[in-house]
Amino acid sequence: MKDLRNAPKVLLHDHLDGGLRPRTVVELAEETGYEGLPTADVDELGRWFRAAADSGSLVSYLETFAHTCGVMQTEAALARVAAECVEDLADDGVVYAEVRYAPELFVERGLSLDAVIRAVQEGFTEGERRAEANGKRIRTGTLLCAMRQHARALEIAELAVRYRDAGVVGFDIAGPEAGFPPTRNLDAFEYMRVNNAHFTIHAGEAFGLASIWEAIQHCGAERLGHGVRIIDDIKTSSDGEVELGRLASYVRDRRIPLELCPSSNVQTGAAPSIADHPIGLLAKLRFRVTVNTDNRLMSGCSMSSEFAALAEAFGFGWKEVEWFTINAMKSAFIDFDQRLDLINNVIKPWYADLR
Ligand SMILES: O=c1[nH]cnc2c1ncn2[C@H]1C[C@H](O)[C@@H](CO)O1
Ligand SMILES: [Zn+2]
Repeated sequence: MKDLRNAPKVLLHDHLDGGLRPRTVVELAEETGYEGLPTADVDELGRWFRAAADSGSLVSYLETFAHTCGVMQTEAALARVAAECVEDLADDGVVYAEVRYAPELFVERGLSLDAVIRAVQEGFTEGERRAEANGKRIRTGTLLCAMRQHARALEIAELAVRYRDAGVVGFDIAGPEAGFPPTRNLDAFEYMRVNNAHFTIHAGEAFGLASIWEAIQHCGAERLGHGVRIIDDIKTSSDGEVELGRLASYVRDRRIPLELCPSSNVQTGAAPSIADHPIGLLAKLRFRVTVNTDNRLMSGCSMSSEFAALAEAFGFGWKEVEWFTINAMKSAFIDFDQRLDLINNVIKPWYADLR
């Protein structure tokens, strides 16, 4: 699978504040006067993020975001990070990406939420333009996150709807899972639903089935951010027979997309290793599985590197890469005709040419 970087890929779960280039973190710290970085050496900083995030706990993993958010408190910084994000994804062969971030984390120096959103959108547009100049076509959609530990979800959901014609395609809640069940934000999810707007929920990562069940049955999540712990509702007996519990069946029957992020799951302790990641079984059972990066800086990964690692662990080939890619495109929050266009005119022809 030498050509993985050129293969068209679709990414649904990638955090803007988890994907900065280490060099950009150092340069923005210098420019904006952020003094908290553990080191100003670019290579060392890249290693520091990966090691610090490799903690086995979601809460410690999340602590590393203080530094990325710390250097993203101006409009220029936000626009730069957003443009580079799109450039890097396009360079890795991503043709459609939904990139998420929490606007409320970027108001420490007085920016309004609206200014944050406008600066990021400007950056995404600039990134698409640079990619095109470089011969790469990529489309980006934005997901606005609310942080579970704050109480601003309704306000953020309102912004997601207000900016729906300016590039925002959906809403999410992120942050620590244990102690912050998704039902705390029911008003925000209801607001999204009555406005016919889309949302996903981080669930089933640091916490188990109860969180997934609430996200789907009480909140109405269309997709699950991670959702990897759905494996706890699947029993494999010693003779290899597999039995799905009612929640796992529901998730599979309703084709609820799982935004799986293998490297991130290993770092936060949600999976023991890539080789033992539930993605192998979930794919075999034909759940609507998608492959994602989560945080490219903290995991030192890309879509290509995630696919390469999965190919090695599970023997996946081009057939599976195409299947994951079409699964993701089907599950995107853009209009049906646009999803179909990318599937039929970009993704399928490329993989068909391989055969
Ligand atoms: O894997 C994750 N689970 C929960 N929250 C996360 C994860 N990765 C990043 N975040 C948080 C940290 C970021 O500051 C926030 C918005 O992108 O989302
Ligand atoms: Zn995430």
